[in-house]
Amino acid sequence: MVATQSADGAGPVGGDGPTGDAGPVGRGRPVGGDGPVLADVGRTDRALRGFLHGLPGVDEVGAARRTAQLATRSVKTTAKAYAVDLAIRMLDLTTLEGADTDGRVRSLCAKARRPDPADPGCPPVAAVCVYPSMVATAAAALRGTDVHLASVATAFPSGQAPTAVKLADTRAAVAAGADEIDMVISRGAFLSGRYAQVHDEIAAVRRECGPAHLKVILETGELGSLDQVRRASWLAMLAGADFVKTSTGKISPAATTPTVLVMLEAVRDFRAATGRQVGVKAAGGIRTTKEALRYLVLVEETVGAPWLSPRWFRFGASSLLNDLLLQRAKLATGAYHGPDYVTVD
Ligand SMILES: O=C[C@H](O)COP(=O)(O)O
Repeated sequence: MVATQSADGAGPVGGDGPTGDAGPVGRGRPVGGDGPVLADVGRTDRALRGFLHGLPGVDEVGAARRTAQLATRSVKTTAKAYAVDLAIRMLDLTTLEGADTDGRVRSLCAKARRPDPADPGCPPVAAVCVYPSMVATAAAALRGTDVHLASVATAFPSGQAPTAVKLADTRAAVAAGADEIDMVISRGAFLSGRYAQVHDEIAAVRRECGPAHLKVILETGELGSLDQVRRASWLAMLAGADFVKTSTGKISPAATTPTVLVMLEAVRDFRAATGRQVGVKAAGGIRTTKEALRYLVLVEETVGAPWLSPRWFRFGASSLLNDLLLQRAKLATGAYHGPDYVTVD
């Protein structure tokens, strides 16, 4: 658990957390009360629209206020050291550049396995995340370790390709050794209300993944509202997503705390309705320890301990690790190391 303190130093805050606060979105109605029953949700555009548009609306002002309040919490000393290590263990260390080379991917994998070669106590990251063409190289570099290998697929980042191409992309990444697939949804289809198309494509990619976990990237910065983020989260979960993920990191805005709050509430409510737990990945634009700790506080206060592990919450980031390592060294030694303490990515 990440022990937090309010900014006024009032001491550890238990929080109103997962059981005490329904949050800006509220809970329950989609699956009980006056709302449609989850088991009866059909898979046609009409049925899915009826369900998704029957979800309670998100109070955008309430979401902003809630996340701003939580951002005032400070995480101190031993709790901070624990939280920094947890953030490292939750990290999908990512390189998704056209200029990626086998050498760069091998260096990234070495860093993923031993983020701080000077400190054997520093934990490895959760996963390395690369393009499908780099999976074989990363698989060889990670062999014999517990570091997972994620690959973006389905014509990342735009998703603008026929479904058959997306399935082939997924198949190739899994065959080359990826045990996690990060797919993008077809945002054009979603925004046009072609929900069955989006659902069926996710379900087909899920089948293609076999034992690999599927993270479904909503690209929340293109969805236009938190109501849409909530609908896209439910659609992905109904189609079989193992994780819902905010962003590709290729467009702005990427991850934001109000967006992740809405997604956390969605996975919480989905578990209450179905008994199935789905993870959340905050990705894109997260560069500092301070930002990462804000997300951990948000997880703790929204869904609590069941999600506070790398199995259920991830950060997708290309440059966050260096700042986590600098902060980790500062907590251990009391002094900041120079920038040459970490590798330049
Ligand atoms: O999935 C992870 C993102 O692509 C990384 O985005 P970033 O480069 O802004 O950290």
